Amino acid sequence: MKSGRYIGVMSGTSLDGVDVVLAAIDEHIVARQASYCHPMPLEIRQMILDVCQGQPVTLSQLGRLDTRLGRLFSEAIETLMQRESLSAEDIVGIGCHGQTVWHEPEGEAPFSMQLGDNNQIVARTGVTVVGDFRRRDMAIGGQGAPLVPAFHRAVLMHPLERRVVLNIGGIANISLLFPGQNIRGYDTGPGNILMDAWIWQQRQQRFDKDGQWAGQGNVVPVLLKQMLDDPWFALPAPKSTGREYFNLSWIEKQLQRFPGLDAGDIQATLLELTAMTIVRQIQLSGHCDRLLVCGGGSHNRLLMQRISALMPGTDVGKTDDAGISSDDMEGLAFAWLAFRTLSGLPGNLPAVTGARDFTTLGAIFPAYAPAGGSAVPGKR
Ligand SMILES: Nc1ncnc2c1ncn2[C@@H]1O[C@H](COP(=O)(O)OP(=O)(O)OP(=O)(O)O)[C@@H](O)[C@H]1O
Ligand SMILES: CC(=O)N[C@H]1[C@@H]2OC[C@@H](O2)[C@@H](O)[C@@H]1O[C@H](C)C(=O)O
Repeated sequence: MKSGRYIGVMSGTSLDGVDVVLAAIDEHIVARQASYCHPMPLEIRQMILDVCQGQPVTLSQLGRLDTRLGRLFSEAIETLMQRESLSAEDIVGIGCHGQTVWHEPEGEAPFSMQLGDNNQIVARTGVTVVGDFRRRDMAIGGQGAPLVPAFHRAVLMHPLERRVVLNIGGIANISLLFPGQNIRGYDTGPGNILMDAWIWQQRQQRFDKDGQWAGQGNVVPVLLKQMLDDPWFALPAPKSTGREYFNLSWIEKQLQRFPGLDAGDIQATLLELTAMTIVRQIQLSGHCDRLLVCGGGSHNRLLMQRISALMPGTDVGKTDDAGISSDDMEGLAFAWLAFRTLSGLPGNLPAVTGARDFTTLGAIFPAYAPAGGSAVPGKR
């Protein structure tokens, strides 16, 4: 086993920042030691938005973004390492998810594309990096997502309680942790992504803090019904999605039949849609004793209230209540997945992704470590 300290790096669909987490990991324990959220510069955020919603894109654009993101992730990692007074020798490996710019798990040639050149990270930090986590699972018939349910099982499974872990990032995904059953998990659709897109377009705010704007509006039932009828929601699992499907154009298409609606009422409707699509999917699987929520959406007070109200009989709270920081969950998961890969252990769950088998995940970018020398050229 490659036990020791790992760093996990996650930049998700919300494009709000790069989450970096330090954890001590062995076969039995994942102990979070520190974390840091590195700001996402507006220019890079725009470069991502310019390529990830179906626009025509040049290879030069993609290549430059790959390098810029590799540098950005390196800066984020270096900041955490400096804050914690860590050198390359203290870290066994870095698990870097990369920035998803396109996810197409179905069709004749399925793929998932994450950018952020891992060579940049090894060269800058001198630490072995594991990246490109999704495509091995896809190569054996899986969706390549979600990957966190395996981690949720490892750290949050309970012998008696029927638990569901819900991540509300840009996209929302659930892990069904039911004793005596195969773990299942899949994306339920929009997390914060539609609410973020709408408030950005209407008010130039990055997100609707605590759902305050949505709380001032009224849900529009006919619009809600039409949105709920989107065929994606009725697809059977395994399923995964992203910004290429749920985005501002999706909202604009929904609004075509309803011109002149109040913008605040639309935000209220998007929040209700998010809560309902999450809850409906959980309820499809029978009773849930405890819902543990993580991701940025767990801070949205109104969204949490709506989810709770739609699930009478379920104890709804954050994963923090069960010992895992809701803000660090995904970073921890990729640190843990790097540990699995470097230890030669599988990282996927076929019952979740639909892959034909278990497999180790990712590509390893090994640190240059000359005998008796430094892993970072130029450093002693
Ligand atoms: N106080 C708050 N009120 C409302 N929304 C919030 C609050 N705090 C965070 N958020 C939401 O959380 C989002 C960030 O969530 P998170 O960091 O989990 O996303 P991500 O990692 O990009 O997602 P993904 O799981 O899709 O990869 C913000 O864009 C915002 O919408
Ligand atoms: C393709 C991709 O990047 N998917 C993300 C996204 O963000 C949430 C949801 O959609 C989930 O499927 C996944 O991320 C987490 C980390 C996962 O793989 O479990």
